[in-house]
Amino acid sequence: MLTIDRVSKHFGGVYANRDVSMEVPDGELRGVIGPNGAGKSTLFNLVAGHLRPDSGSVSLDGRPLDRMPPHVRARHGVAIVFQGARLFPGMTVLENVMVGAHARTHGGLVAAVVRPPSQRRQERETRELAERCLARVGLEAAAQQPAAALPLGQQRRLQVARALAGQPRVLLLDEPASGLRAGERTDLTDLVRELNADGMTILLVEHDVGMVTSLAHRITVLDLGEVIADGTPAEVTTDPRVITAYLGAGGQHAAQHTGAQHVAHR
Ligand SMILES: Nc1ncnc2c1ncn2[C@@H]1O[C@H](COP(=O)(O)OP(=O)(O)OP(=O)(O)O)[C@@H](O)[C@H]1O
Repeated sequence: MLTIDRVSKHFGGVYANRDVSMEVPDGELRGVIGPNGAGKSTLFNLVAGHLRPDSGSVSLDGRPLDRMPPHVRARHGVAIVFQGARLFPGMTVLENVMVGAHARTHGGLVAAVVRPPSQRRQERETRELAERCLARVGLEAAAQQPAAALPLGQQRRLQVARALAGQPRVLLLDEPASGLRAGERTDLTDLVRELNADGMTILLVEHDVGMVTSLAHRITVLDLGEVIADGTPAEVTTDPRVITAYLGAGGQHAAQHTGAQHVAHR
């Protein structure tokens, strides 16, 4: 169980998160939606440890994560795929995933690249793990290609494979479908559904509300840093506060951008 307990974070005078609480049981796929600037990325960064909250606490199975830096949280099973995450373009697809595996087993990049002879066995295990992760996202045939050569949809799958190489229990996906074409989006949606069906707990931030409602067991809705709704997709997409929050976020144009039309017309 991932527990987020009354977490607050402000930047200057702006509360990016204010008393945000959430309980995500093992195996759940939780959607997190909200208009632009609602605080979704901030929340993910607080959970993954890239930001420290002003107050409140994040714990996994009752163990507080608050004092742990991101790489220690990763070892405890929390992985994040950042919005707009970058790959190492000069490395192959497989090497990119091996970096993800080393992030868990070693100091990270240096060990992954230098490969001291004493670590040969571990190197082989890491390679095998990376190959399994690539196969899991359907990229095994591309293992030796330069990462930069992949189309965007496959780059996103590679980012997921890199996160899987850390063998997480909880996977945070921040707008994984942004910029993808319809077919790529469908493939990614299927992948996220399969990972969850295999038992992975997933938190998904996505502007494509249709994608979130089709995948999530429950959805938490943020607006101006606060939780304004929490429930099943059917509950939150018919919640008047949610519809108002989307339509109020800069009018019709913003509503279209955020997918609020989808919310409003359900
Ligand atoms: N590092 C920062 N410094 C200052 N303000 C920030 C910082 N990060 C976020 N904010 C502010 O905090 C609020 C929440 O931002 P956040 O990026 O978490 O929202 P979001 O819901 O992820 O938005 P989007 O959907 O546009 O990605 C916004 O008002 C934003 O401008």
